[in-house]
Parts: sequence; structure tokens; C-alpha cells
Amino acid sequence: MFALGIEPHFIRNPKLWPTKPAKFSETLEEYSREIRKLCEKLLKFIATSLGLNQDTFEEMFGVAVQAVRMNYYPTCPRPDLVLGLSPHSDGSAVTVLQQGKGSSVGLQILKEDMWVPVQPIPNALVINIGDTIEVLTNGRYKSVEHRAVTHQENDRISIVTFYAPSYEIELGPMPELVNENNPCKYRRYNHGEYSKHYVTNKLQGKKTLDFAKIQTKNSS
Ligand SMILES: O=C(O)CCC(=O)C(=O)O
Ligand SMILES: [Fe+2]
Repeated sequence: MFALGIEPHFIRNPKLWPTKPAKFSETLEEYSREIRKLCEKLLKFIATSLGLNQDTFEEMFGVAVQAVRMNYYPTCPRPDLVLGLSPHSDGSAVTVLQQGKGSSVGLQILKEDMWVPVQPIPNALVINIGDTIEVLTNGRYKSVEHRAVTHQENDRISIVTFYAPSYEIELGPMPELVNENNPCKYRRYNHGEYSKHYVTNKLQGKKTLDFAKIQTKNSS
């Protein structure tokens, strides 16, 4: 995999940006600008769906952090033994995933304890909800546990954009979404600390969210 910080500029490491192909940087810049607009829109729709002001997340996030990860999964003679990427949820607010043209099925999501393949749809993007939105909505939206599998004959590429709040912000469940029927499930924390926790821990399902979980007697 190849990961690059995009926004804000201070997270960029220009030394890592390839000079070949010549248009790499320009193309990635343009792609990222458009994906950023899409993420802003998605967050407006999520806020509206919860009866909140559409700018709720934008106002809360500060200058949002955007990073991209390009995953290459070579063919594998024993896909039954080798995963492409271990099960995890993303630490982002939302993730936009693009699968290479003509890609084989590789992404799977966990639904009712079953791994369900996500069939690539030509010219369509996959949107994943990340842990940040799960916390902010007190679990009304849930981050999706997913993994990537390998394939015997076809290799595969995915290009994944993570969109998250600024590292400085403190976040926790929004008071509007906490009540007697839906008691507070997560504590408040600093998003930078969560990000650090996320990247320094093994990918292991939704375990990283334990960082924020309030342990109650009945919770597992
Ligand atoms: O390659 C995929 O489809 C999944 C990639 C992914 O989940 C990630 O990069 O976080
Ligand atoms: Fe992911």
C-alpha cells in the first residue's frame, strides 16, 4: 500500500510524492479536491438525516484531514489462506473507496456476522462510515467492519480517501443524540489522540473503538 497525506498541507510529505508518471501529483490533487467536496456533501446529508443543521459536522471538524491510500493486491495462489487486508473499521468520519476498472471482487463487509462481498459497480464509489461518525452520532450510524480478500487469477487496486476532523478537536456523542433510550456510549476524547491510537494498534475488527467506549455492565 502507498499512503499520502493530502490536506491540510502540513501533513504532506512532498518527498514521497512520485515524479513519475509526470501527471501523478496534478491528477491526485484534482481527484482529492473533488472527493473533498463529495465528503462535505455526504456529511451534510448525514446531518440532515438526523434532524441536525446541515453544517453541523463542517462547523465541528475545523480544517478536515484528508489522506489517500492506494492498495495493490497481487494475485495469490492460496486466497483461502491469505487476506489482502485484515478486518477493521476506518478511523475516519467517512471513507470514499474507488476500485480499479475491471477489478475482481475484493472488498467484503461484515453484516449480521457474515462476510458480504461488495460487487464493484462501474463508475461508482463505495462510501464507508468511519468510527468518528459512529461516536458523534452515539451509534445511530455505525462504522462498517470490512476486509479485503485476495484472488487467484486477478490482481486488484483500490484507491481509498479518508476524511476526518482536524487533530485538535475534542469529540464525543452529540447531546442531541443522547437520551434515556439511547444512553451515552462513548466518552469525549481528542481526535488526534484517537488517530494516534488507531495507527499504532493492529487492525482487529472494531477493536480500536474500545478506546472511546464507555464500558457498561451490559455492553460487550
Ligand atoms: O481495498 C479495499 O477494498 C479495502 C481497503 C480499505 O479498507 C482501506 O484501505 O482502509
Ligand atoms: Fe478500510
